[in-house]
Amino acid sequence: MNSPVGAPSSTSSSSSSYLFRPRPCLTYASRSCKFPLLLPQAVCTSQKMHRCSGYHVVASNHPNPLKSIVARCSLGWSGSEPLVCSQALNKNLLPVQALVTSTTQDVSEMPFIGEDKVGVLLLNLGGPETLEDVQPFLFNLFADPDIIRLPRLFRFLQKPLAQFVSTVRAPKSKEGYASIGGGSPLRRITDAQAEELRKSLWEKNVPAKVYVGMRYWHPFTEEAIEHIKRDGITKLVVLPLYPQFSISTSGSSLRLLESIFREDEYLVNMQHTVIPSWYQREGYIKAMANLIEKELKGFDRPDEVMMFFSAHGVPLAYVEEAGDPYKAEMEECVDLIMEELERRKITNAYTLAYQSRVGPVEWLKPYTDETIVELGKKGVKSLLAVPISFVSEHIETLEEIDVEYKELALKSGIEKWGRVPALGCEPTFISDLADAVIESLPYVGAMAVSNIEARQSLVPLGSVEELLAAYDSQRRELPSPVIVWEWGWTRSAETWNGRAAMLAVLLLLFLEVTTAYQHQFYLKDKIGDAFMAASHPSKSSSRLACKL
Ligand SMILES: C=CC1=C(C)c2cc3[nH]c(cc4nc(cc5[nH]c(cc1n2)c(C)c5CCC(=O)O)C(CCC(=O)O)=C4C)c(C)c3C=C
Ligand SMILES: [Fe+2]
Repeated sequence: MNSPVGAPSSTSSSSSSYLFRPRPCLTYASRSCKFPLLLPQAVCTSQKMHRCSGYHVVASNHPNPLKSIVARCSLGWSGSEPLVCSQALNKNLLPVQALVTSTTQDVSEMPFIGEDKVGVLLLNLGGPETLEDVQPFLFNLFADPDIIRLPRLFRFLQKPLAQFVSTVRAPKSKEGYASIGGGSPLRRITDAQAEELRKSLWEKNVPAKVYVGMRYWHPFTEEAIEHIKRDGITKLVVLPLYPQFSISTSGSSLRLLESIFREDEYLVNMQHTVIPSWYQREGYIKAMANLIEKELKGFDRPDEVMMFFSAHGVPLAYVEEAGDPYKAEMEECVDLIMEELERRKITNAYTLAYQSRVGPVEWLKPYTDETIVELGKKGVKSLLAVPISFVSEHIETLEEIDVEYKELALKSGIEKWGRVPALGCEPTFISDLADAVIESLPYVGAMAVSNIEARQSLVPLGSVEELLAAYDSQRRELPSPVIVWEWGWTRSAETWNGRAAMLAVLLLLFLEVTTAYQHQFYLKDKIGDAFMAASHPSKSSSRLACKL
């Protein structure tokens, strides 16, 4: 496997928790579990476990706090199904002596049950911590075949292309990161979320260690995996920190994880499950509605405020040609939040648009900047921006929304501007993530995707391999890059011999650089661009869509 640029040779700590406490009443599928029928029927599901609440053993006062014993099954579920898995449950019940309530955070001192150690791996994008990190961070991002998708024939050009595009883009990106304090806050926030998640799991009697694995910067996913191995984790819940699934985000991280798992004997045998998206969870929806409700109250006339959901975009071809569920999930997510708000008698007008496009291809529409201008023209006076695709503050909330779009809105006639903060460590949200992890535990090691009960679950589950296999089975190749990059070549390029392909891509590089410099010199002010695009729709919008 290729290491990303900037990856350390030795590992640094990427875990946020050093706490291990066995989980009462939890049973798992065995490593040899090959068929879904072992789950959840034979395994104690969350609902069934709730019924264990009669089993509440407390045996404390041991001089060694680590030997204090508390076994309880009141894990916070509200299911009403009877406990039907007594055989499996009894077989797998934790020995009472093994259950510990000490709050010490030193994992080395914490006993655990048999070989079972539970870990949660949070996957995220990562961001440059200093301005020097920006170009290598961008290189890692553009070297990702799920970000710049080249047909197989052109794959050998992925890295040279990444080098080129990252170098061209770095000055503009650096400006952005400089304006938000010289680096991305993503690592700090994700670490804090991991720590809060760990605490929440602890409070729900589920001791697990929580790790952070970033896709493009420290702590890299590879580093997190090293920690997971070193800690001897045997059961792993993989939780991408993106509410909605996209090929370019969760998909990319899972693909990397799959390749790491495939190459490592320890990991191949480690049981795991994945929660690929969780935007539909009640706790998340409620947490978002809480934030929106609170922010609306800051306006003089809350009911006149237009709610503006702004999601990070993806190239249109991802959705239309590669089958990315991102757009559908995003729309459903907004609907669910609006339904929740309606239940609270908040019935404001709202709209959804897509921001942060990169490169000269068409991205999901409507574009945020153009929509803001249009709303201004239509006489909208108050706008509340709701970032919807990401749960941390980052460059695109702190700079793009708070500075660029706000300025654009005020220029466009909007008088009152507000922005909903990212969820960060909001307690309802963190508690819901913890519940998602807990609900997924019975599926660890199971082939849950093909399991009816799992499919109906609010937590979609499955192993990395299964998820990717399911996705790949429906996946269609994107058109050749000449079409992706819209320069009018034909698909038959794919049948050319290597030399001709090389020539075509070199030509693309040339055009790319020409376009990039054109934009640097003539289209520097993105606000002005968007304003122009809206006021002169006859001008090419694809040119204005280009951030490079
Ligand atoms: C759901 C969220 C995101 C999607 C979808 C996504 C797709 C996507 N992004 C790029 C290119 C860039 N993204 C950059 C930063 C960035 N992207 C996201 C989230 C999603 N990206 C976040 C949270 C961040 C910020 C991280 C931080 O440092 O705070 C950047 C770098 C910043 C910049 O130069 O603008 C690029 C470039 C593509 C091409 C893409 C889909 C194909
Ligand atoms: Fe991005």
